[in-house]
Amino acid sequence: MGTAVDTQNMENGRKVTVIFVLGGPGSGKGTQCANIVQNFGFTHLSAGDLLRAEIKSGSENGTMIQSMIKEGKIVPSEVTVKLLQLAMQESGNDKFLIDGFPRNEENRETFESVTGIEPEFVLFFDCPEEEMEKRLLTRNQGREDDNLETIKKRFKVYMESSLPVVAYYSLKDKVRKIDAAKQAEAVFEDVKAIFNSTTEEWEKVSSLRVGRFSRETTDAIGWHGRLCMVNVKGDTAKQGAIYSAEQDLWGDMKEGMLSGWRGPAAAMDEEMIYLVDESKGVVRKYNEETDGWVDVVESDRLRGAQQMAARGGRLCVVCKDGSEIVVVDVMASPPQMWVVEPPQGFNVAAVHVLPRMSRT
Ligand SMILES: Nc1ncnc2c1ncn2[C@@H]1O[C@H](COP(=O)(O)OP(=O)(O)OP(=O)(O)O)[C@@H](O)[C@H]1O
Ligand SMILES: Nc1ccn([C@H]2C[C@H](O)[C@@H](COP(=O)(O)O)O2)c(=O)n1
Repeated sequence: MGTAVDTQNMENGRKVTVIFVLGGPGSGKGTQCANIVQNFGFTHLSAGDLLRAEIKSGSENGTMIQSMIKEGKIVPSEVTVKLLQLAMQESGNDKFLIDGFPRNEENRETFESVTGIEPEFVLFFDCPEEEMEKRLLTRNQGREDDNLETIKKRFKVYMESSLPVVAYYSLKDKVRKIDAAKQAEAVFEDVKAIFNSTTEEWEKVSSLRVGRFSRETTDAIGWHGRLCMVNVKGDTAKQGAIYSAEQDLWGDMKEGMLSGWRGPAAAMDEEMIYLVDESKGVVRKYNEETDGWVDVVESDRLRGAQQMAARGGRLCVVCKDGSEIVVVDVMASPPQMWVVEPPQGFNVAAVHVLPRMSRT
């Protein structure tokens, strides 16, 4: 049997992240891309800059590109896509901001079919035309297309051809819209919020010492900013370790906590660990001061408990091979218990309690 390989978003054997940056001419795409590069390590590829460089290089397409830009028209997609692809290959980076592209549906389809790359999201700078016009007329970078006649044509092409691309990605829930009429610094604050929330990555923490665990982990529970892990539940000898997120350090689990860990466990709001002693059917809670487990309630129904979740003062315990969930209200005095059965013909595979589960 072959191994499945994810070939999507691969460029030259590398997995790449692409963000399209769209918005009207003068909406501030280039200005904000420079900020993103500084702060988030992306490589900025401006389709317009690549086309202008192609004109300067004296390539055979140069004259055609120049006259199209002067007319505010969109250069044929295969030319632009080839330039973008080359720039990505030459870059050592794997994260790209592609600015001013795709400008129309043909750009989008050609890029997708040639590269096989889907954007992570589309950063869309929304700005009124009068503001964009004012900015372009005062840009002063000697661009041939920054004159009123060409600007009007570029606006028309933007409305007719580029906005449908934004609509396409909007349907795929990929558009992150920015109010680009604000001051550049305020716009970047909004841009940062988007990048901070969407580019979070898994970070490697210090590794569990080799040999600390001889068997697979069976429970891992978040408790007071720590992660408590054990590898066997019942009465057999087991191993336990505690990871402190603050110190990025692993330590041994206290003797009492480990020896009493005799069944599925869960932490209530990360504050209090409860477990069910699966052989006796007893719910217990952990007392850190005495390093011991305190009985809460006992029931035959809880014997053989397999897994549990805790929230809102209640424990949901999967029992009888998944054919019932025993709910224990540990805040009630004395604790209350009732059974929830899955629909006929179904068994419980996993249990989670949603935040909306309230006590009222
Ligand atoms: N938020 C802003 N407020 C005022 N001026 C801005 C703002 N952002 C950028 N500018 C200025 O507006 C002009 C156009 O900005 P920029 O070149 O970044 O736009 P663009 O969207 O990349 O344009 P184009 O698509 O034509 O390349 C520049 O002179 C820039 O300094
Ligand atoms: N995908 C693209 C991007 C740009 N062009 C041409 C036509 C634009 O008016 C011009 C300037 O682009 P900008 O620097 O404003 O992004 O470049 C194109 O044909 N296709």
